[in-house]
Amino acid sequence: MIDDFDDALALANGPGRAGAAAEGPAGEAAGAPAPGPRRPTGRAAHETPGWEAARATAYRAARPLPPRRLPLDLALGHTLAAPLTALTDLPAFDTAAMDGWAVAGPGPWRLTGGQVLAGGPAAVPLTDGEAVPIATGARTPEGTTAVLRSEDGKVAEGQLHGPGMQPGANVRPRGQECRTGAELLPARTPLTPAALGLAAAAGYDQLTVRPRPRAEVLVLGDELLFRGLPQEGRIRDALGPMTAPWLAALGAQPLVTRRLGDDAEALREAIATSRADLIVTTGSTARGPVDHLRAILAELGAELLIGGVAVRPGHPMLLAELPGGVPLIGLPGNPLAAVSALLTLAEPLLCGLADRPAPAERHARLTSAVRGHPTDTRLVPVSCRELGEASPVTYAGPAMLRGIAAACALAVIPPGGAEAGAAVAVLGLPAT
Ligand SMILES: Nc1nc2c(c(=O)[nH]1)N[C@H]1C(S)=C(S)[C@@H](COP(=O)(O)OP(=O)(O)OC[C@H]3O[C@@H](n4cnc5c(N)ncnc54)[C@H](O)[C@@H]3O)O[C@H]1N2
Ligand code: MOO
Repeated sequence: MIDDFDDALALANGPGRAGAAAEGPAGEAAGAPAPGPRRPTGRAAHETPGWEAARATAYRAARPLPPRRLPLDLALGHTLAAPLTALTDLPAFDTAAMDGWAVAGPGPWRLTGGQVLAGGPAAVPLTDGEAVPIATGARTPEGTTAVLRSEDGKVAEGQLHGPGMQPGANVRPRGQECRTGAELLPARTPLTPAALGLAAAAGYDQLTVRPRPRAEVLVLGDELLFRGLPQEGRIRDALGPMTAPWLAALGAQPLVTRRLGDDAEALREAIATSRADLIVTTGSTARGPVDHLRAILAELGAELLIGGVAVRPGHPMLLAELPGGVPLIGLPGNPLAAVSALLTLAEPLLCGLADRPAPAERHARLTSAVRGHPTDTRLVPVSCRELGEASPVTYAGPAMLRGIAAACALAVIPPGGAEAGAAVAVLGLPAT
């Protein structure tokens, strides 16, 4: 069942082995000539899209979810459906940028008495030669020419002394950041904490957003245990705990993770009755005796948009559209293959559903050569000890998570491989 080529390569690339891949992999695969022909997949080669084409198809396949209004405190992680335009000038009034004194004209200045506080009532106007204590953020009184910082001034006998200042020093003029109606963020921007703060500052109580796509995860496989140690041929479910958080990091709102075993009827029912915007299954993508997924999708009238991708690991991954238009992504059961499918299909699809731009490409330089698959793209877990550098990690076989759990990215290795020093695309992994 296991792909010998992927497993051999996974053990060949690792720290301290710079150049080894160029010389040929160690151990079992050492000296192996170029790997043999691809394992038959039951479909003609031209039906399996390349990695980039699959990502583009997944992005295009998504129909953006309808916009809705949300209060600001519920809008985190959703996507702006319309440009964020300022509802006010910012600052909305001339403001002291420092604690000190608002002064009018050149010094020394006569203190008028009282003080001006942020949020307080409008202060009495100043005339030349006058000053009043002022707090950062307070409206400057009419006639103010500058604000003298508290550490730069001295008061003696009711007079304030300090250095000469440029007009406008330490004053934030009204509209410095924006005028009413200015576009602060374009539509399709993800609502980060900073974006929410900006929206509040600019006067918003609600925002029109494309909602985070709601995702349901269906974990398949009778061999899975959900607690304790592997035993009697059964293993722990590694994909249940990983998939929903990963989808969340990619912009989804996970609804539920359901464990369905290899029960075909339960799978059919779960898919047919799901209320999610995206269904993600784990396992059952291949053609094993209890791999029911493809047959059930066909029975339900789903359109298979991607039946497999020329990528290692993860080539049996799939993308289908259910009759109601809801997409379903099938992650292969081998755990690193599932990660490959999350980044190959789920990332662009989620961008499409939220109407975000397609994921931006980042690049890094390989610290060592990486062998390629003859015809398929490889996704290789890499650590990033230096900014912009990518070093393949060990324990990166399709069934392993040890390498990816210590990695910072997946490097995209084109068919045929990449030399040490080559710039390759990298896909970031969630930090938490
Ligand atoms: N004749 C062929 N056999 C296989 C091929 C192939 O092309 N021809 N492809 C192999 C590749 S590559 C992969 S990847 C797997 C994909 O298998 P499935 O998606 O059908 O998944 P399963 O058969 O259910 O499981 C495969 C493997 O993964 C383990 N697994 C499954 N779910 C989990 C989980 N939640 N947590 C941890 N591990 C899981 C499962 O026990 C198997 O070891 O097919 C190959 N076979
Ligand atoms: O090797 Mo499979 O490619 O684990 O998806």
